[in-house]
Amino acid sequence: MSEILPLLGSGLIIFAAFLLAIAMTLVWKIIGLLPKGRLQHSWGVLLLLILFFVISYGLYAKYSYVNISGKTDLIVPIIFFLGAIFVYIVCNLSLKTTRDIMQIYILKQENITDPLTGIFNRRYLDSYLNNETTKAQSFTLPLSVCLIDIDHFKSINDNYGHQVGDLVLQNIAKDIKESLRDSDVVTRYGGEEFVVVLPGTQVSTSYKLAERLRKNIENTQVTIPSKSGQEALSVKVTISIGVTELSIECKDYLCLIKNADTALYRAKNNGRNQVFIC
Ligand SMILES: Nc1nc2c(ncn2[C@@H]2O[C@H](COP(=O)(O)OP(=O)(O)OP(=O)(O)O)[C@@H](O)[C@H]2O)c(=O)[nH]1
Repeated sequence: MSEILPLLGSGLIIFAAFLLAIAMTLVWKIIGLLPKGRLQHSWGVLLLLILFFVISYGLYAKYSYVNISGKTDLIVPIIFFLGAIFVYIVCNLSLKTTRDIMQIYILKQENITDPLTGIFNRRYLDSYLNNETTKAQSFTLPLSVCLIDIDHFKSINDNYGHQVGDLVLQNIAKDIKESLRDSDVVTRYGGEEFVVVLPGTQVSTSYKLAERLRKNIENTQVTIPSKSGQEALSVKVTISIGVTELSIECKDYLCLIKNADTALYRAKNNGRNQVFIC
């Protein structure tokens, strides 16, 4: 019996170290699932701590072997073993929870993203603009909105096909996004229309931004990559923009969109490739 006890004690600790090593692989998977940032670093610290325990368990198993002579000497190895089981269970549950949360996050993102352009969709715009109008009114902050429409988009589809039309939409969405601040929100309103929400921005500033964007688009051609044997295609595109802002007369989402639409209608009626304010 006295010969088995040291074996049993060391065996328990080695098995516990093995469980901790498995827990480390689970933590590694969690780190891989998480977005870059503080949370990922915190799990990295935990990973190092578990590594420290694995090494300590190994050393303890080696040096305690000769010191286990009675049953009571097994208490510490048993505690080490239960500790490792606890760490393993917590890491396993954390991995499952992280997977579930990431799945929900992906579904939520899909729900508010336009699949063609990768920018926010109308569903997101509805709730975002509602919240922003309430916030702007509570704190008496300016808020403006730009409604952007690609000119004669139907003829692009008709002349080059829908696939080229789709590529033009993707390029324009990218150009709009890149020309604005991170705090401005770009959404696809529908078809070839985009809505940009500019929190904390007066209509005069938004007009200048819209004018700069219009000129950029006017001066750059959308290049459609060549198919085998064909030349790359360059498509010239212009946009019309209606700009409006929150005011005492216009204090909600519906009114902002209505006014932006009126301004856009005037820009279209006036010959397109223009920015109008309403
Ligand atoms: N390729 C492509 N076309 C789309 C998409 N959504 C809407 N369209 C097309 O966009 C076109 C919009 O045409 P119109 O509303 O007549 O507007 P327009 O030709 O741009 O004319 P103006 O706005 O008056 O300058 C239609 O031909 C739609 O089929 C899309 O996701 N992909």
